[in-house]
Amino acid sequence: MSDPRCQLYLVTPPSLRNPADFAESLRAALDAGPVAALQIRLKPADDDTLRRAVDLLRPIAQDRGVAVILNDRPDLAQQTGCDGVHLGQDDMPVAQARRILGRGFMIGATCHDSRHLAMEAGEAGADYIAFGAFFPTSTKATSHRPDPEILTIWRETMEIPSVAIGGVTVANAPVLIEAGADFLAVSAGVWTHPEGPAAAVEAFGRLMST
Ligand SMILES: Cc1ncc(COP(=O)(O)OP(=O)(O)O)c(N)n1
Ligand SMILES: Cc1ncsc1CCOP(=O)(O)O
Repeated sequence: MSDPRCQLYLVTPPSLRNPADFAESLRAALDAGPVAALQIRLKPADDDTLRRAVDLLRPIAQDRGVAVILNDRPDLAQQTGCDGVHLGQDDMPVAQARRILGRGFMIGATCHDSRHLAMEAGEAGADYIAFGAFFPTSTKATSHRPDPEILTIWRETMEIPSVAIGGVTVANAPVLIEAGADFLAVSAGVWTHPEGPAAAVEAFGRLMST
């Protein structure tokens, strides 16, 4: 496959009513087109629930070459064989996580609409920074709404890849791709797509390869 200018980063729904059914949807989605990463983001979930979810979903993703990122929990991410962790501004600081996890572990950081936060995260050792929420979403209560231009400025001035998140759908993704996002992080836009997750991943794949 030619090097796509932007890649798909899937985020699980915030809770899994039926984990076995979700695992089936995940297989179908990952087999439908290129996906770079899967973030396991389950809120709220106790440690046992998180561990069971990682044990179920991680091999499905990793067997297909998809990196598995656990949200919020560097400790569990490392213990359960994930490839990385995503940290928010209220989670463990990136520099501390980097010291604990070492260089081989992927760390992503929420930076809302702030290039200042993104530069700080980069200096602290983040592998990617995430801007959002670009569009309204019911997946998470959000209070920041960056202009897509932040992705253009970031790409032109910084080397760390950017992830664009928040209400991203097949319909509104082109503006973020055009603006220069390296990854689009998508939850509802895939899992609740009217034609199903596999059709959504196929459609994102078409957008990202043209
Ligand atoms: C890729 C990506 N970007 C942003 C977030 C949001 O993380 P955070 O601010 O920690 O909020 P919660 O996800 O914990 O509600 C994310 N998870 N992933
Ligand atoms: C976790 C998160 N952080 C900012 S918006 C958001 C929700 C992403 O889910 P969706 O793609 O359904 O808007």
